[in-house]
Amino acid sequence: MGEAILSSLVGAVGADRVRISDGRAEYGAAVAQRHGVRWCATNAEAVDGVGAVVIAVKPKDVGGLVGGLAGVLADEALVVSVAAGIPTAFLESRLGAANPVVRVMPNTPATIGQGVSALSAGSHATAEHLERTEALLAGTGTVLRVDEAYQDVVTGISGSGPAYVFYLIDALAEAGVVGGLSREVALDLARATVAGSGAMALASGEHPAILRERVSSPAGTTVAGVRELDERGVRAAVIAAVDAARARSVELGRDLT
Ligand SMILES: NC(=O)C1=CN([C@@H]2O[C@H](COP(=O)(O)OP(=O)(O)OC[C@H]3O[C@@H](n4cnc5c(N)ncnc54)[C@H](O)[C@@H]3O)[C@@H](O)[C@H]2O)C=CC1
Ligand SMILES: O=C(O)[C@@H]1CCC=N1
Repeated sequence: MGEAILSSLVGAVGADRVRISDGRAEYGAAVAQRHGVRWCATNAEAVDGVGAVVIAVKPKDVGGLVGGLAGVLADEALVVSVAAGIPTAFLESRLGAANPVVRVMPNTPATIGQGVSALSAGSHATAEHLERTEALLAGTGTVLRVDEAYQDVVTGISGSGPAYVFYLIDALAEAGVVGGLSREVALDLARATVAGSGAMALASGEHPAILRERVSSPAGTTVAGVRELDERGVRAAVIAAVDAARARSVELGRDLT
C-alpha cells in the first residue's frame, strides 16, 4: 500500500521532496530507486525535519514505530496513517505532542490511480490538514471524507472490498471453465465484465438495482441467474462479510501495544 501512496506523493510534491524508510532495507532501497526518492536507513532519518509523514506499516507495528518518532518528528508535522483499525487518538497518545493526525483508509486499486480513500481528522487536524492530505493522495484516485466513527465500516467496504471483487472474478471465471471455456477466455470474460460494469455504475450514476433490471429480460437468462444468487443468500453473505471485516478492524484498534 505504501508504494502506491509513495507514487502519489511523488506526483504531488516531486521526488526530490520525498524520502522513505522500511524495515526491510533491500526492499525499501529498491522501492526508493524505482521512484527516484531518497532511501533512509532509519525511520528517524526519514522523518527528521519533514512537514508530513505517511505511516504504512501493519497495524501491529504502528505503536512501536510511532513511539520511536516521538522527539524526532517536529511537533507541527502532519502525520497520515493508513493502518486499518488504528484510531487517531492512539497515534496522538504515542506521539506525545500536538501533531495533526489524519487517518486514511485507501485500497489497492490506488496502485493504478483508481483507488478510493476515506480520510478522517484527529483532534489536532484542521480543514487545512485534510486539504493537504487530499492533495498528497490525489494520485491514488478518489478521496473523500468521513467521520472517524465510520472508518471501520469503510475498511469493510472499500479497504477490503477489492478482495471481494477479485473473489467474484475468480468465481465467474471458474463457472466459465465449468461451462467448457478455456481458463484464459473465461478469465478475460470475467475480468472485462467486472471492469465494464464497475465503470458503467460510476459513469451512469444510476442506482445499481436499475442497472441490474436493464440486464434482466422478462423470463430471460439474467433473472434465472439472479434468483440463484438470492436463494443462496449472496446478498446477505456480502453484508455479513463487510460486517466481519468491520468487526476485525475494531479489534485491531483494541489489541494495541
Ligand atoms: N493491503 C491493503 O489492501 C491495504 C492495507 N492497508 C493498511 O496499510 C498498511 C500496510 O499494509 P500492506 O502494504 O498490506 O503491508 P506490507 O507488509 O506489504 O507493508 C508494510 C511494510 O512495513 C515495513 N515495516 C514494518 N515495520 C516497520 C518499522 N518499524 N519501520 C519501518 N518499516 C516497517 C515492512 O518491512 C513492510 O515493507 C497496514 O496498516 C494495512 O492495514 C490499508 C488499506 C488497504
Ligand atoms: O486486510 C487488511 O487488514 C487490510 C486492511 C484493508 C485491506 N487490507
